[in-house]
Amino acid sequence: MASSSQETHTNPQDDASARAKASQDPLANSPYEEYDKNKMSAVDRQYAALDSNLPKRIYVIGTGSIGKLVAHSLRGAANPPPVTLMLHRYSLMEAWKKGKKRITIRTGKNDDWKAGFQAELLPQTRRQHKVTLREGQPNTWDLGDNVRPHEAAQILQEQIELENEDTETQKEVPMFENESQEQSTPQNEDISDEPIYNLIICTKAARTLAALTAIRHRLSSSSTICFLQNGMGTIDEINAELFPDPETRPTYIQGIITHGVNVPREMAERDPFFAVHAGQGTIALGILPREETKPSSTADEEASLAQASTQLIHKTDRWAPSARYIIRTLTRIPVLCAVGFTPAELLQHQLEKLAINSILNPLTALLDTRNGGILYNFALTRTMRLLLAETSLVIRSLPELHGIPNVNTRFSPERLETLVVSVANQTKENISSMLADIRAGRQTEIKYINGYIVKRGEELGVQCVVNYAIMQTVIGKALITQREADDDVPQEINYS
Ligand SMILES: CC(C)(CO)[C@@H](O)C(=O)[O-]
Repeated sequence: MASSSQETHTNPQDDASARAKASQDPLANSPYEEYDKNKMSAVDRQYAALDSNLPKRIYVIGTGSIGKLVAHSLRGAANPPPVTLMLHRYSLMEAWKKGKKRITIRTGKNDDWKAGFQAELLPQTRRQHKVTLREGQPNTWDLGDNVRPHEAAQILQEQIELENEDTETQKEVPMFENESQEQSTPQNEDISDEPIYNLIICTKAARTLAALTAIRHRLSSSSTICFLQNGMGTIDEINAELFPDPETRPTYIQGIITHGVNVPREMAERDPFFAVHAGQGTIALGILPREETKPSSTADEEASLAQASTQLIHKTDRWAPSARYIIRTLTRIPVLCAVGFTPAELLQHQLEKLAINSILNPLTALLDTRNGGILYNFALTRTMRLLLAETSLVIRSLPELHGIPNVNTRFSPERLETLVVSVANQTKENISSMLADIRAGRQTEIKYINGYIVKRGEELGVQCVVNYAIMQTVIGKALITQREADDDVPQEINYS
């Protein structure tokens, strides 16, 4: 169980507590710095022994199908690492506590359960007009009718900053006169404030910023976040909102997962910690290089440029120990079939997956059909080709792919179409993740799929009107489903 903490009022945007924690950072004197001093090569560093003081606990956010498979696999490894599940809802925490505290994965006819997890509740935060509000804090509507929401958000932000300046008094001074001073909820004992070094994120792209905002104060430059999710653009968003300083942000690992995992509807209600591993896939992993240090525009610019380029060479092959630990742990678990790639190769895999998802996901979601439903239908092939013409042009124009051989052929519209058709064929019986989201009334990942293509197109002067139109239609469809669900009349009423 998570350690009890009364310090849940810390502003997630505030680096102070992270800095304080960093001073007790177990990695501060790690051999990592020694490797640098000894000028070890990238390959030597990659295979060097890991520091035995390295914190081993791996936190997993997201207990959807992929999160369950990954957490279960981690505990199934030989000499398994300690694993903490970070649950995003009280009801899930309740279900965990009342249940057997284990994750079950069905493969074929075999049900295999793993136990030994810790569970924590993610602090419940919500963002309004870029201000992060914790559970119990008033929101922008509580300030009354005469204050416009963005002004209310500004007032709340100032109040939060004032409160954080004096953490001693923050528990005694209520923000509003009529507000209860008791901010804690019965579940506070489930929330921890321990630093997090190894984090795997398996939530939907659209939920990632909110989830990380809630634990921002527990992450530092010694942490590694491994993203296992569809879509692109989440990391840019997180950097802009949570880690604007490249020097102090965590290391990122990007993963592309092709395992087929689902949760049958009847089981979802009976056991939220059950999933079916229906299709054996792989995980492609790559550590994102840390950003270049900008030379200061002071006196000796040439010297600082030379220094910056040495730092860059040094940094791009410099892996945080926690990143090496996560990669090593995931790649030693046979069932996950995880493999490490160079950043350039991983980026190309990501873009291929993005192109496939940009067709299969919106079309299946809008037409309410299984993946195979879009095949052998020339009207849909025409739509697919219009979308792929834009997507191919955007990808082939991306500056980050410049100089990489074969990009024009690899991302030609014809090759992308072949990829889409072959994945639709291989997964013809599957319900795409976007269709599942729409049917369940959940937010979709469309902004991180077709929306990412539109955004990168805008930067490059390529207008992606077809991708834009399809994105807006999916957003509209999600709204219709959500409204229908809100109006829904319950069919079964239990009067007992
Ligand atoms: C490839 C894909 C569309 C197959 O269902 C999958 O990535 C999904 O469902 O998002």
